[in-house]
Parts: sequence; C-alpha cells; structure tokens
Amino acid sequence: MQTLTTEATQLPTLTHTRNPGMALDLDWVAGVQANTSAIERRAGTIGGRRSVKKDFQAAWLLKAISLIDLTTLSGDDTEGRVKRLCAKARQPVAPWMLEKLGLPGLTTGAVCVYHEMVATAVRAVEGSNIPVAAVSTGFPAGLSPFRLRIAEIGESVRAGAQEIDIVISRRHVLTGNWQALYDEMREMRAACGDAHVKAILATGELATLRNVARASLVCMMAGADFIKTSTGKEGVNATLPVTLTMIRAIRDYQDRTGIKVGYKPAGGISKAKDALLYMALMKDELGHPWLQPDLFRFGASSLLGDIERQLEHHLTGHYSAANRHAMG
Ligand SMILES: O=C[C@H](O)COP(=O)(O)O
Repeated sequence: MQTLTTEATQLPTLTHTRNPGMALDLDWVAGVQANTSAIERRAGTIGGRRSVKKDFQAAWLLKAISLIDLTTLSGDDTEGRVKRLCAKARQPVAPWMLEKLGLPGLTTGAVCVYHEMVATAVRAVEGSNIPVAAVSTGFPAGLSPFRLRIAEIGESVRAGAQEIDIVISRRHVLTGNWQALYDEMREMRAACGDAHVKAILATGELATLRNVARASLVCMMAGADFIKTSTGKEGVNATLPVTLTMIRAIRDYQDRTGIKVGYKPAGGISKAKDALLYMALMKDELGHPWLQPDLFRFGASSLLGDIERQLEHHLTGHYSAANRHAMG
C-alpha cells in the first residue's frame, strides 16, 4: 500500500461537481449483475494483503478521523450528549497527541444526529467547519407517510443541517419497482436543496448483492451525492462484500457519466483495523479522491475511541482503558 504523507492527512476543502442525476435507464439497471462468490473471495483477501505499520499507520488513522461522521442515533439522546459528541468532533483526540502528531486542527468529517438534535449540534459546532448531518425521512425504517418524510427533510435543512441522510423504501427494491425508488429518491434530493444527500440503502434488508448493486445505481441516477450502506439498526450492517458491490457501482456510474459519487459505510465499524481495511479497499478500487471527506465517510458512533487508543499506543507504547474514550 502506498503511504499517506502528513500533508495528505490535512483536511482539504475539496469541491467536485454535485451529482445532478440522470434519467432512469431501466436497461442499464436490468443489465447490472453481481457475482457474489467472486465478490466475497475478493473481500476475503483484502485483510491478508494489506497492512500499514508504525508512522504510516498513525497517518492513516489520522486520515480516518477526518472521514468519520461522528454519530449518535439513540432513543435516549439528550442535548448534553449531543454537545459532548460535538466537543469530541472538534477535538477528536487529546490535544497533546495532535500536537505531537503535527495536526493540531484535526476534526471529524461531520456529526450525525436525529432531526430533533440538529439545532443543538449546529450551535455546538459553530465556528468550526464541521457540517451537521441529519437522518431524516422516518429513520430508520422510512415507513412514515411520504409527505411527512419530505417535510422532515425541509425541517432539518431549515434547522441548519448541511447533509441529509435519507433512508430508501426497501420494498421498492425487493419488488423490483425501480421507477418508484427513482421517483422517491429524486423528490428527496430536491427537498434537500443545497444540502448534500446520502442515500441509505439498508443493505442488510435487500436480500442479494445484485439488489444492492441495482439500488445503488438507481439512487445515483436520481441524484444521490453519497450512497450509504446502513442505518446501524439492521441485523447486518456494513460489510466488505457490500462495500465492494457499492463502490463498483460508483465506479461504473463515474465511467458512464463522469460524475463522482461518495460512499459511506455505516453500522458496526468500531475498530481502527477495520477502518484501515475499508480505506485500503477505497484506494484500490476507486483511488485517492475517495479518501477525502467529500467522497468518503465512516458512519460510526464508537470507532473514534478505538482510533484514539491506537494513536495513544503509537505515541506511548501503552493502551489506556476503552472507557477513557467515551464519545457522548
Ligand atoms: O450511521 C451511523 C450508524 O448508525 C452508526 O452505527 P454504529 O453505532 O454501529 O457505529
């Protein structure tokens, strides 16, 4: 694996053309296949072939921090918890560590909260460049009335969310109703206005990798800025095979349209070593632009704590207790 330089771990202000979407191309959708055994084989080899050590690992972990949508999505969220989460996003690891590692201004990529917590989060990140992402549209099931889901997006945008994570209707995928999925996504994207939209596919509920590939494509055709694996609430959340399937769909879409769409694996990613695997896969399959926060995010509530522990070990040779790195 090529190494990341310290320069590459600085938070860049990158801009690329937003995905405008395109007309629904049902022939293209119907032609999409996914070779499950080949995908699983390839996903299974990534851990064995890839490893980064010492300073290079620390550089990759710092980069990973800049890619995290630091998340709290719990029924018992309080304003206090969200404020603590935002403080952590602004200062993701202890100041002495960041000084020593040469990145004093490092922050997470975003914070991600329920609509009710958006205003609190917006106030708590004021003065930083950290965007607030809201899970809108009846998260996590997405089964509230459609007009209310659209209205919720508008409320979140008005409350200051710069990114909206929407959930798709899984039934449209499971019944092959691509037109309905496209129309729904298109309307949600329009409701987001200037806020970037991440389409959560809830891949653990889509039954097959072929469905995942087709749903990814339809959401991109409808203008998704990011496609995201999971809410974190399904039985199975982000996996490497699903990731390969989705990022290959992103590659195909770019080949055909010239447009870059972002990727967000979410749910169950809590270990630094797993984050490194995802990053290696992104770099291998899509290249360096997909290691920047405008094209790649981890949706994670506890990953940052493990990264902080690994960085502390790198600097001191000792591990501290996991409970010293609480998020909220
Ligand atoms: O979108 C983010 C996920 O809900 C976070 O899932 P997690 O709590 O398993 O890290």
